[in-house]
Amino acid sequence: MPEELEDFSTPDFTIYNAGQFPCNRYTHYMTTSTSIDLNLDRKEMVILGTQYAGEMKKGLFGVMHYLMPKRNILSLHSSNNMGKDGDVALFFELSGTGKTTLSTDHNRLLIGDDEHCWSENCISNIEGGCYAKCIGLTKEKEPDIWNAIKFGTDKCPIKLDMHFELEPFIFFCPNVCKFLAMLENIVFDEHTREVDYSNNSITENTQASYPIEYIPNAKIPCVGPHPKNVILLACDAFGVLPPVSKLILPQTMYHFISGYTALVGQFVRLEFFLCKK
Ligand SMILES: Nc1ncnc2c1ncn2[C@@H]1O[C@H](COP(=O)(O)OP(=O)(O)O)[C@@H](O)[C@H]1O
Ligand SMILES: C=C(OP(=O)(O)O)C(=O)O
Repeated sequence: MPEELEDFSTPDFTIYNAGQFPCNRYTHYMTTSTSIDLNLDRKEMVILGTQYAGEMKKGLFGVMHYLMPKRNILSLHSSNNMGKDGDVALFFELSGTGKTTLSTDHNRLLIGDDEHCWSENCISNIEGGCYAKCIGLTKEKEPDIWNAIKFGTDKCPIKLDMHFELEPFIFFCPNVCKFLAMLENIVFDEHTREVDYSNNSITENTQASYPIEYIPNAKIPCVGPHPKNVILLACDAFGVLPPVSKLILPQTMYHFISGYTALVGQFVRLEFFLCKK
């Protein structure tokens, strides 16, 4: 946002995202037209041949997996929320297992939905926003996520003066320069701009991004004490694990490595594979 840029001195890291513009397949070792290149010395990342917004956040998460262990900090693909008594619950596992959905709980404070650092002192969120899967999203089932996807709200005084200069699916109001929310791969009515969250004709992996402050009970700043409960979200699509189990450490490690998990990740990998073919 422009007002944030005013005090923005040297960036810690710079991402050059060229969207659809492909990488050069004739480059040595390049096997596809998509590449994510990282230079840790120059602190730069170059994204070519993909419009998936997740590349930026996951790219920087990869950087954190390199930097944080050097400082004795664990970077974890996890969500975290906190109860009224300060008890933190950490949910971890692969994509589509419910980290965002289950941590966004009206009765608990949201610390973050996807990427955290766990240090000797605390849990802290790496990001400033959330990234929710929105296939089948309804107001009844997931009201906080639904309400966080804003399309001109009372925070934005010029409801009727929306422009869609970037992409039709970026809900951005240039008059107030307020980032509202961004939807990827969703199907919507071009006239009413009403989104059909049940439509998976583009992909099962539809996503919504929104600032964490749009969740009413977000914990700002996004930090908390050591987790009291650690929950492995198997989301086992193979029907091997019971719905809820209390595991001791070796069992947790065994089931984590066994990888009975959600199908969404498999869809993502399959689509990726088919696109490349
Ligand atoms: N019981 C459940 N718990 C969590 N998510 C569920 C459940 N049933 C269906 N879902 C759906 O699974 C998806 C989980 O996505 P999300 O929470 O964004 O996962 P992650 O953050 O781990 O990638 C959402 O579309 C959610 O609506
Ligand atoms: C961003 C993704 O998943 P998650 O929400 O688990 O990070 C993804 O599937 O690309």
